Amino acid sequence: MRGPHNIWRLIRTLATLERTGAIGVVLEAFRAPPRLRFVARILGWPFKPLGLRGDPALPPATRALTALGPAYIKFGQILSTRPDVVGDELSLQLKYLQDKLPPFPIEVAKKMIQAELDVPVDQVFREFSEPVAAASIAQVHKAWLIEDGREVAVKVLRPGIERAFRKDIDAFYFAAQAIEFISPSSRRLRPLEVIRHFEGVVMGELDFRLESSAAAEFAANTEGDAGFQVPRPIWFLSGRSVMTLDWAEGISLNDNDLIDAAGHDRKVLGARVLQLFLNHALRDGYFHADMHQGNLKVAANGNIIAYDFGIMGRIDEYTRRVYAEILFGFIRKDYRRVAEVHFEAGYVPADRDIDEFARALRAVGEPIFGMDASRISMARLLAYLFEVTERFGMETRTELILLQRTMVVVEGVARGLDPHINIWEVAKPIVEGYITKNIGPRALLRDLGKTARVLARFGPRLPQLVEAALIAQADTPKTVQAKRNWWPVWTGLTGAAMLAAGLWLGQFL
Ligand SMILES: Nc1ncnc2c1ncn2[C@@H]1O[C@H](COP(=O)(O)OP(=O)(O)OP(=O)(O)O)[C@@H](O)[C@H]1O
Repeated sequence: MRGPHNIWRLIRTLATLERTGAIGVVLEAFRAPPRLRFVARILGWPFKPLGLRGDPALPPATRALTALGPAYIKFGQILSTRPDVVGDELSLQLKYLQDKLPPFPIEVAKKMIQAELDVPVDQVFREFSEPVAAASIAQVHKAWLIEDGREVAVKVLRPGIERAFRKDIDAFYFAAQAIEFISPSSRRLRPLEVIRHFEGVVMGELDFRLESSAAAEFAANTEGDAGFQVPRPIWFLSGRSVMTLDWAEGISLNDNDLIDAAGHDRKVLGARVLQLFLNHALRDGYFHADMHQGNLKVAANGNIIAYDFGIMGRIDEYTRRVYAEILFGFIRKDYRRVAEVHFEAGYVPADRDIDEFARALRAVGEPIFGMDASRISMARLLAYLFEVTERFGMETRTELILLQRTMVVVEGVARGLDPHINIWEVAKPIVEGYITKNIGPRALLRDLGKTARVLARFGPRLPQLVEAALIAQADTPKTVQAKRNWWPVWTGLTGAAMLAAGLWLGQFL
């Protein structure tokens, strides 16, 4: 990891930041300590007279990262979703990050495909187009299968990208270590951890098998969603560096004029984008976490199509239920209940004052609900909520931050389509529908039914299990034994009671 090449890379980066005018924004965003600012400016300064680099139309941070190359662009994209780390100003500048890069030649793409699939391109594809899109990691071609004439999209990884990323990531680690060395107080920014997070996300994106399986899982989950479509991967033509999907054509969701001209109702589309996202997050616990306009299109039949499954979010069932109750509490402005749910779930330590917490939650909810209906934002509500819960001792959870960040983006897409959308009204039926299905008497019955089925599997073995537990404890020292005496008896009795209750209740399901 160490070595002169990394020192040189670090200096080159600082020089580019200096020449693009981004250095100030970056140091400010990370609230860099004075010593670090000093060293960074000294190292980059000699390059300043070389003049401005990059496209002057772009904001400085965007300009800098675009000039530095793919790994930096990706790093910027990921950081743009973490204003909790980089602050709002830099996060906003990074949003403009364009990753449209020059395509690589079609012949290179064909060679990569042959190497990956072990079959010449002409033997599987009847036609193979010039690239239709080129981004930082891959480019996409349109093709037709010889087998059945089907139209497909073939996504091919940029050649050598893995090695290039590896080198840049090594340099990032080096920089993170250097930062910690120069200024120990910068450890609170956890630079090494940020790089590790980045490495995990990016290395995952460089393996298309992961993206293919994400696409397949997402497509299966959303099969019944009206007005939504996910291109399915074609496994026998996909691998680590190549991904083949059903072709899905549409108008990009950022082109309102074209959408209008095609006769689509933008109000309907806006509401649908939001409801789809909420359903994926709540119902499936698996959501597209990069739902910006560039990754969404509307098909001729009005279906919304999603692309690019490199970043997906997952939320377990328990957390989903807790958050549905929290949102529901907010909907009814029952702040005391919202506070209780946090305590019941063990999210907020039990020694905190529940009334004070409820008052803090009221201060989160009231200003938001007091707004003009068309300005209410669930994303903002969640952001404020996380601030308060953190103050009350709840640990930050990355999957919830990802959810909140995606919600910001999804609300932006929905508002872009329908500037007057009432986010809360559109979201309400989805949250309420989930609550009725998953919390309350019917859900309790279903859960008990499930428990009973699990326990029933142990039914015939229950006597042996109890006996084994009793024998095992014969070897245990006396003091521990006293404590454990109740355990097998309790397990057996509870198990039997739940089994009976579950079986009885199960008949009503
Ligand atoms: N199945 C498909 N059918 C038709 N077009 C597709 C398909 N998949 C991708 N494309 C086109 O290629 C573009 C880029 O695809 P995708 O977003 O998956 O690539 P990417 O390299 O991850 O890009 P980025 O990182 O910029 O989002 C899409 O916006 C879309 O226009």
